[in-house]
Amino acid sequence: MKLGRLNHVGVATPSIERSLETYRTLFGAEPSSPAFDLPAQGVRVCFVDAPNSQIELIEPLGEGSPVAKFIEKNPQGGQHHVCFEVDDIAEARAHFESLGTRILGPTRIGAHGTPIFFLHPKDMGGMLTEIMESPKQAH
Ligand SMILES: CC[C@@H](C(=O)O)C(=O)SCCNC(=O)CCNC(=O)[C@H](O)C(C)(C)COP(=O)(O)OP(=O)(O)OC[C@H]1O[C@@H](n2cnc3c(N)ncnc32)[C@H](O)[C@@H]1OP(=O)(O)O
Ligand SMILES: [Co+2]
Repeated sequence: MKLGRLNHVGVATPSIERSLETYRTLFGAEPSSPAFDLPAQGVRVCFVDAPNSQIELIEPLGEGSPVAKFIEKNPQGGQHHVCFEVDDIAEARAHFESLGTRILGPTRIGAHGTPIFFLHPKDMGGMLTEIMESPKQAH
């Protein structure tokens, strides 16, 4: 399994609107498209494009959001996860399983419409890590 490009850095925020205001004021940056809800993931999402990657702003959505506890502990928000692309999600999952790396939940469809899963931060040096099938592989 080969490590692919850094697709995005996930940034948890109590308010996407307030975070966008910060990117606008400090960098003159606009979101690549309007914010949208992903109820199945328990988050509201908005992307800001950088030349080589994206910032994924995520706000808690609904009961039991996976971001809720993070925001409780970090009321201003902060860096939440990094996301690396892989060519083949099933191969990547089998690879991490064979190494005993803890995988958080099932493989599901992420914000880019391709399959994703998460590796436990305790097995990644304290960094919650999303593994995402590269959009060019999806059919
Ligand atoms: C937009 C859709 C999608 C995409 O396509 O890009 C996304 O990115 S969705 C992003 C949100 N979804 C997820 O995060 C799913 C995976 N996350 C989880 O399963 C859980 O949030 C978690 C990582 C297992 C944390 O569990 P939780 O119950 O929320 O918190 P705890 O406080 O019990 O955490 C246990 C332990 O882990 C540390 N931790 C928690 N979050 C992070 C983090 N983001 N980065 C690093 N470490 C983290 C936490 O500090 C605890 O450590 P100890 O206190 O030492 O036990
Ligand atoms: Co993400």
